[in-house]
Amino acid sequence: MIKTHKSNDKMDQTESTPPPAEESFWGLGKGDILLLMVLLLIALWYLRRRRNQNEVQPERTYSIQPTAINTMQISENSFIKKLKTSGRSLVVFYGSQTGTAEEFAGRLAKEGIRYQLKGMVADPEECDMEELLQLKDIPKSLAVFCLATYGEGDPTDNAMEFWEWIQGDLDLTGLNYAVFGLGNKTYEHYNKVAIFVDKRLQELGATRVFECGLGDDDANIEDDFITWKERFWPTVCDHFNIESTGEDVLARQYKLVEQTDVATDRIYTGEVARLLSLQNQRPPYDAKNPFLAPIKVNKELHKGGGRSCMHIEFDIEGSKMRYEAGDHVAMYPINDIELVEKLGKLCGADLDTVFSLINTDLESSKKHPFPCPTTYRTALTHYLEITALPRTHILKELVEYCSDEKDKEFLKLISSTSVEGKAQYQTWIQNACRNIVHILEDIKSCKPPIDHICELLPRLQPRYYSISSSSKLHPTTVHVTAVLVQYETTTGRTNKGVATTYLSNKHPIDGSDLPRAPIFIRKSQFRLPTRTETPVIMIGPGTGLAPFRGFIQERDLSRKDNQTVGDTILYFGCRKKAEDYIYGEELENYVQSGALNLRVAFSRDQAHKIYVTNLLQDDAELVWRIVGEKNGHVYICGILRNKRKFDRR
Ligand SMILES: Cc1cc2nc3c(=O)[nH]c(=O)nc-3n(C[C@H](O)[C@H](O)[C@H](O)COP(=O)(O)O)c2cc1C
Repeated sequence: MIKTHKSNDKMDQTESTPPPAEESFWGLGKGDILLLMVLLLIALWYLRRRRNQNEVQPERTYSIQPTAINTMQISENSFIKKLKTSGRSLVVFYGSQTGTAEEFAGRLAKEGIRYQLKGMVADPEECDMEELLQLKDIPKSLAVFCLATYGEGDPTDNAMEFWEWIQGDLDLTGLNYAVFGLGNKTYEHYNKVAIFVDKRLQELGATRVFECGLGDDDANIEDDFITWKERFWPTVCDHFNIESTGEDVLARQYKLVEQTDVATDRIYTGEVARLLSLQNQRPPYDAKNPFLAPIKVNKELHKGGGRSCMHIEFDIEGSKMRYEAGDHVAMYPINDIELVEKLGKLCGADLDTVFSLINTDLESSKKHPFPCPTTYRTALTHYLEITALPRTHILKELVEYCSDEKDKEFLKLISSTSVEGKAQYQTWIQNACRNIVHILEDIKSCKPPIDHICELLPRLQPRYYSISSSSKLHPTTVHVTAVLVQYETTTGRTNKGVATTYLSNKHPIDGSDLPRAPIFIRKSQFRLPTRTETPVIMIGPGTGLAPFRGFIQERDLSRKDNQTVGDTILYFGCRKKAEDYIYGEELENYVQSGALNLRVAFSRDQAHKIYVTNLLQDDAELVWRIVGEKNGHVYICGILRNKRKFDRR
């Protein structure tokens, strides 16, 4: 910003050198003055027009509710003020990257009312967290933190500042708090953020009202959460000497407004945030403003075996997006059109109706669950996870839409925290992989209105892929290697992965415009050693090879550039050489040129199955030499035993 400002200053000085003001004014003829006045009027008209244009950006959607709008447009980061003005005492902060912690926070805040603790959800990034020091001034106040852990035990982006702040020397005496962590046991730093925050808040003098809950996304995080919640509320009641009203909280969070008079160019058609951002593309590109990248290549890598693995090349020329080997590319997919149509039918909806869902909580910073106004078709296609397995709170909300008592009872059971209910949820939803469409197909008397479904379903998240190219070799393209996700469920249905199905339908066709997909780059910590001499061992079975393809390309370039490059060893595994040996030729060329030491296990090409882990055992001496003696780096990416995912060094 400073740079731009400076260059403008410079331009002003060099390009206009007017004579002293008085002289120039009195030296003008009438014609000149007239011309100046016309120019002035044009400038005023232009400025006014620009101001009006700015005003009709997304906020225009609020014009349906003028009184509410004025309050909502005030940008407030004082959560204390919001709590006080709305008579609330419970604030639930979330640290979330892909929405689960945010969803859990929303559920807790909503349930508070049942215990006479009116709650609100807050994003720590949008709040002045220093105000936590003042929370104790509100009677019976409680701060709950739902925090996910990422990477090497790091907080999410939106919790980073809060994370740094609580490391400082603070006095939080009088603050009542509880923490629920979201993590995954297959990671080394399981739930590190929640565990640390819980401990640190206590060290700073705050009062822990209830023990820290830990959710494991590798098992059943919904179960962990509801089990924790079940004990959390009674303890909170004891602590504050309050009682539960005993009723379930099923109040709607959003008000439906169907709109017939919205100009077409004011209706969101899949933009992530800014209206028309996909038509009028403007860098910088990021999660809120993805780049609509042309797909130059989409080719099949498997030669047989019935599965499909795609090699995709996104063209990023002119986007100003940069990446390094090891980074991720995120893509916003759209849902299967057929599934959208089915859901519309099951809810008896006209999918082309234009509508807005408007938050009834005027203090909330989230005005709509997704960009509004839009059509139900767009919402179900672009904005909502219709293939996710619904959590228990959604099932609970469906009860009231069943006309058959048996269906009501069944939904009540599987959304309950009873042992039988949890077991049924596990079998009927999780093991059978039933999404909202399957549930409505199988519980025939359940006919929820489409707008309530739109309120309940989580927001469709971008899908992340390891970039499988090096920007040094391919500066204007980003490569992705993705296996098409498709499987049969126990109910005989075929479930399809949202993003890979979307990509599988995007093939460049000669003579036509290239297909496009909205993408952005996410930086990662998965990096080659800074010194090329350092040897590396990469373990990447299947598509776990993806980031290593970029690494190998990069080290090969360094070699060609006459730099000293340490051993580059790849352990790769797949089923059969003739079927799913992805990038086989490429890898063997690197071996030929001396750039790569390739160790490959074709598990099904012989009677005894062989995996990369067997190769590693056989190579124990080599591995020790690289790691123990040469201080080499070991990288693992992909799925090893027990479907456990590793993506870290
Ligand atoms: C790339 C990635 C890295 C992760 N790193 C960790 C980790 O270090 N420790 C951990 O306990 N969980 C880790 N997780 C699991 C997430 O914390 C967990 O899935 C959580 O439910 C996500 O919450 P969110 O949807 O609110 O972002 C990781 C997940 C991903 C996708």
